Amino acid sequence: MHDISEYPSIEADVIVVGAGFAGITAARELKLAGKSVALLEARDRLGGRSYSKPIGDGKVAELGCEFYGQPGTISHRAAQSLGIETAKVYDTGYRLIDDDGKISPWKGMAPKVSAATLLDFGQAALRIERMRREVPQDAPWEAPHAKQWDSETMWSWTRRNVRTRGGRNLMRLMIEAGMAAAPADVSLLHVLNYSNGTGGFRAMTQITGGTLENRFVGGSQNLAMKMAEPVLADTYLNAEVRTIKHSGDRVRISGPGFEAAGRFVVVAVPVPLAGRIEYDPPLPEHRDHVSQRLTMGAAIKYLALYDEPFWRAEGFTGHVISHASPVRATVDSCPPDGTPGVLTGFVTGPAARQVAKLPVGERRALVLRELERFFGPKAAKPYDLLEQNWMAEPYTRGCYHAYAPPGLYTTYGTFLKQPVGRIHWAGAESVPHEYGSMSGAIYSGRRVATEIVGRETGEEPATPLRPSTTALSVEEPAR
Ligand SMILES: Cc1cc2nc3c(=O)[nH]c(=O)nc-3n(C[C@H](O)[C@H](O)[C@H](O)COP(=O)(O)OP(=O)(O)OC[C@H]3O[C@@H](n4cnc5c(N)ncnc54)[C@H](O)[C@@H]3O)c2cc1C
Repeated sequence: MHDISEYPSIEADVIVVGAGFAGITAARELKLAGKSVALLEARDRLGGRSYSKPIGDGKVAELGCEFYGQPGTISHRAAQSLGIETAKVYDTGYRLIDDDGKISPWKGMAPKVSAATLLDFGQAALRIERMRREVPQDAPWEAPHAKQWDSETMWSWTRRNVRTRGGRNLMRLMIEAGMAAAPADVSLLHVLNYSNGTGGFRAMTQITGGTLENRFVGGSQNLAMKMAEPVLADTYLNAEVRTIKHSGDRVRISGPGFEAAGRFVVVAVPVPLAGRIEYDPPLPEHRDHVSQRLTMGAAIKYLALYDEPFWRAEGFTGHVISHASPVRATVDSCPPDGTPGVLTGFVTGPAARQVAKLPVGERRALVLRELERFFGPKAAKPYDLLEQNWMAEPYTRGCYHAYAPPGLYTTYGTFLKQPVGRIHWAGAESVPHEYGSMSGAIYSGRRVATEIVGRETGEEPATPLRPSTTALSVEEPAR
């Protein structure tokens, strides 16, 4: 890896902007396909939204992405092919639900809420499961009822289809904790498509059988770093791209103190940030509107570190869900050997926007008060409390991913990935497939490499490069 300050002028077949999972995969696949690449990263580290912090003894705590659901998902297969071990998230004992301040333990499939709430929510969740099955993952805008479902928000649908206050609260919680967005902001079609990528609507916030079931030993950033090994010599850090000139058969990219030129550029940054780069000539209006309308979610991730996971000894999984607390969910994020105790707290959606306005001391005190309310006095005294506010990160500006408001998918969906001249788009937000996840980002990197190789050879293959052309075993996902 190089610091861009020592390389004012770079030349390569393909310039890749952004070294998260998408950019790393694109650069790696292109290089393995025989292209010269330059991977330009604004930060002084690789991984983007995967960010693991050392906590001693070779262990890490995850400040960014952390979990994958079922074995066989794209990120899991990538890890397997690189020899990275995985571990189950601790899920033994009682979970907790905080219902308007009343904290109740629960086990099994259904949280402890009133029978009326459970029935109401259960019926609505079932309808969503049925609807999502009609949504094709690679082209949600082609669903039979796409226009109808993209014409309203998740909240307007909820108000019509969920009658009890408790049921509506659970629906709100699903979107706020699962997608870091307010249900009133998100298109129903987007929720259906997103839940296809997570293996189901209810899976969005579940550990066993859900998206929170597994983790990568050593952290997700380690996976990104290992994936980047073939392109480390082609990687430039502290390289914030500000302008992209694209005309004829060349692209010229520049940022503070450097220029890079090539035949193609891959923009692999979150879509709203891609819209802040200056393009010459300007992007067509449809592409510009995609970046104007996709909005980053809101989340602050807290990691409370304790000598031991005391909640386990007391019979709790460490998993809490709450529609009322600013801490919408907690999960046991201890390293595989169980020490130190690490409790992750997610402050998400509208709550994150409010909490972010508080001075840092007040934010921390608030989170500790909530952890104490869930788990008792021991929870109020971690030996460290790490905070990662992704909204404040200039090269991310929110998380977990960007969400689509009503109308975006059916008006502009196809433009999420459609190249503009020699500019190709990658990133977790550029694919509806496993949208917004590590897997989606990796998938997009492979897709974009295939596009470019196809253009160079005169073929335009419809499917990503076969795994046999690469060292990274990531097969095309099932449709
Ligand atoms: C708190 C949190 C929890 C999450 N949990 C999960 C999870 O459990 N499971 C899961 O699958 N996903 C999760 N996600 C989502 C997942 O992290 C992302 O979908 C995925 O990592 C995105 O990869 P990417 O390469 O598309 O984008 P990014 O990781 O955002 O990479 C983009 C890169 O571009 C760089 N960049 C930005 N602007 C410029 C510029 N102008 N010039 C040069 N470089 C630039 C950035 O620094 C960054 O490195 C989570 C995300 C967060 C933040």
